[in-house]
Amino acid sequence: MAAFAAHTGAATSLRLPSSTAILTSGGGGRRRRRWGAAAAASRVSTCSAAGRGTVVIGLAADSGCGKSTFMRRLTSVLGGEAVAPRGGNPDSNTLISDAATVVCLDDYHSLDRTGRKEKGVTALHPRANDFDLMYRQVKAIKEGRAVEKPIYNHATGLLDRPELITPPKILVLEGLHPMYDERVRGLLDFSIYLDVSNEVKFAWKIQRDMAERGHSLESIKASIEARKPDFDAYIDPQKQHADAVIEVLPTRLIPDDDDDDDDEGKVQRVKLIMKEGVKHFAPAYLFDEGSTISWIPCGRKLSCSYPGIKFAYFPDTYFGREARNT
Ligand SMILES: Nc1ncnc2c1ncn2[C@@H]1O[C@H](COP(=O)(O)OP(=O)(O)O)[C@@H](O)[C@H]1O
Ligand SMILES: O=C(COP(=O)(O)O)[C@H](O)[C@H](O)COP(=O)(O)O
Repeated sequence: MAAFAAHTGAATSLRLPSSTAILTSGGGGRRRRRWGAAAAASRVSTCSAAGRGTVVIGLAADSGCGKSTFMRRLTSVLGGEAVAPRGGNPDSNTLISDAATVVCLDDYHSLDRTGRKEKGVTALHPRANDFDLMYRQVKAIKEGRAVEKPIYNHATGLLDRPELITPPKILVLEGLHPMYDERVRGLLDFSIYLDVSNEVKFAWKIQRDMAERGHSLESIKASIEARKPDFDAYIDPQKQHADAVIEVLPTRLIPDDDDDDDDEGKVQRVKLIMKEGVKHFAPAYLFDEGSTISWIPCGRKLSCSYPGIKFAYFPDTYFGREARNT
């Protein structure tokens, strides 16, 4: 899993204009499909599906946190360009590469946009999602059987005709709830949670939803507010189940009372937290496995009064389990 550390830059604090790439260098819409695969491929250390059936990876996060962007990068690292199913629905959310198929769990919405509006529930609420079907289909794929998976069309807000998904070497489930349902969670071989600060995720979501999904600024802001309670209740708690968590949260290096420089509000703490003892996935480390390492550059070389960047790697606990922080 060294690939994950490489993509986060392993920095624990960095200046972050809202448009800056942080988790991967390939921000962009669901349909952008070219990334620096060659550079990243050499960093992959583990993840072989050979002869083992389908390996299932779950990636959970709120809308706008960069799930699809991150997963597109990951599939290119795993090998081959990721493309939409050939000859299929142009609004399909699925991406297929040589080794992996990425399924977007929005396809398991049981209520379309109008249905959610009528029932007064958000897409984050379990009532708006069909976990029985999700479980049955992921299980079938793991057992080597193809499935007819529904498609949630983000352009129209409707549920389109299903598409065929055949068992790949690696199945990636990216979405709001890969770890919510205990049965689906039990099918995951590895799980990742993207824990991104409100400031960053809302900036990313607003520009994406206006440019690609045709939503107005007002409707996005209203939806962000409406979703907050369901995010706290159903999405955020999934991080306790994740094998790896990538945090992009406000820095702790700058005192709360300092607001002289607007820019400093954009300094973020980027952490890769990996649980110990996960089968087949060895945690990444900085320089020297097991050692606690930190590095702060010389103050005279910095243009502000705070550490411009601080790197650290140390053992820690996360929701009561041993973990390593980078
Ligand atoms: N690592 C990143 N760096 C810069 N921008 C990003 C990054 N990840 C995502 N974005 C921006 O955020 C938007 C939403 O990302 P996306 O991957 O579609 O999120 P999600 O799938 O979680 O809803 C993208 O359109 C892109 O503009
Ligand atoms: O929360 C999400 C997840 O999508 P993503 O994580 O890709 O943003 C979307 O709001 C719903 O799927 C509804 O979609 P829409 O709002 O387009 O009807």
